[in-house]
Amino acid sequence: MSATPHPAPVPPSGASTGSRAPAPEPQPLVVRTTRIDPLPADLTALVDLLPDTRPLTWVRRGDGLVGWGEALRLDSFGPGRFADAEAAWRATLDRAVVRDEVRLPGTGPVAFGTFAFDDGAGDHFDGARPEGSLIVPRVVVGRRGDVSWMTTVSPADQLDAPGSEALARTVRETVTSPGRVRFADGAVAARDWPAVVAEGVERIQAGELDKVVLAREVLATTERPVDPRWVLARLAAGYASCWTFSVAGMVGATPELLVRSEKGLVTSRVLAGTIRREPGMSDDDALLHAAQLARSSKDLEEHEYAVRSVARALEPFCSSMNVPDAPFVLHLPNVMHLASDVTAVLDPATHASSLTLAAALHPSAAVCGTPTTAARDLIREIEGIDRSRYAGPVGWVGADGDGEWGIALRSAELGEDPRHVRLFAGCGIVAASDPQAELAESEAKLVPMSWALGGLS
Ligand SMILES: C=C(O[C@@H]1C=C(C(=O)O)C=C[C@H]1O)C(=O)O
Repeated sequence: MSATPHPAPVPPSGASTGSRAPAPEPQPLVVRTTRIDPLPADLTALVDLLPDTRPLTWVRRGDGLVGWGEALRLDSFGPGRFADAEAAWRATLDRAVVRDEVRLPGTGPVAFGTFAFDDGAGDHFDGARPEGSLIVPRVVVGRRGDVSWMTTVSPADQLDAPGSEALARTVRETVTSPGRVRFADGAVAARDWPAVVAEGVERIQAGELDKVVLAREVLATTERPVDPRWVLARLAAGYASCWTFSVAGMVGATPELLVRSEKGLVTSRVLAGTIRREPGMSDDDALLHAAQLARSSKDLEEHEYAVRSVARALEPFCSSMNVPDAPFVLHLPNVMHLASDVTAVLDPATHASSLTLAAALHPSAAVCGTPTTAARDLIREIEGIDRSRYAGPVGWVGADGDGEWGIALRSAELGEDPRHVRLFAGCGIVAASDPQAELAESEAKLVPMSWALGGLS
């Protein structure tokens, strides 16, 4: 399955970055943001606005951003994918003409982005598929509490001025359900996956590394083409405390925030250590399970590696940092996680954007392992699937560099054939991991996406 870019509708909009294709000079973008009538405090109010089947989305608890159309797309390749994307974004902004009447995070020029897990140096690199994409939509609608806004972007200001009337005039294609869904094994069958995990455990016990995160894929085939808006509405309503995202065919609802950078304050929500939540489990039982998770030395060890990797990566960019002494338990409908919110003050002298921070943080021990290089090598050697953009950064960046980047977990990649979807789930493996228990954990992590497709009731 590939992440082939869709052609942008307005020339010359398809700028490519990276060494293999020098970026053509982009046309100046004309960007206007205006307040609109407040959107209702409804979990799906934003995603319900999306007019077509190529939605851009970053939504949590009814707040966030949705976008459509493609004013500009910046694809990047290989190990330089973050730096090249950032340089192209800055060059675009240098030439942009901006009128922002709202001035909140997410107003003015915004690019949605999705980046591959691997830097392309391994065997999976196919040389054609971009490992990074930043997309500047033609229209963005945002909501932050009582304030809602609309931004229009055009190389030549051919669009209507933004505003509630312009939004009301947007023609929306009907959202259709994917119909019946069939699930099948991916490159590694479910019954063979415990052996992969067992190999990981063995290598850890042999002292090669401390932790590795191993993932598997499941292939879904649907009766009708998947309309990502169908999936997004279900995820936004069913997993309200997660960040529901959609960028260039990568969709999901992640509970893990790689980094938010807003007005000098940096936040990262680190997750590692998981326990399944059985369907129908009572609140009392859930609390018992939570207490068990909070005491599990295996999960605490896994968590500690992840928190340390985040703190270490943020340190060079921050003047102060708060790392909680102990994690809290994050309750989700399908699983509970050990979670830590790391907060820090950005050192202004570094001029680091949210994308720079995401690049520095990726891959954290929560999705790769410890030490990073040994874990990444082992993933390449034994995992047997192409992660593509699963477990990579997904989110948005604004004109001042502030933005939010999640880790693309509880996610799926929509195929070029819109009836084919790849679902992903992975588990942190340490010396004490039990392969069959990890298989059950991976099944629980697949629930949000299979449910959103309609494959589970
Ligand atoms: C790798 C995934 O999740 C990660 C692994 C976790 C774990 O092993 O406990 C928990 C949260 C995430 O950091 C995934 O959902 O695919």
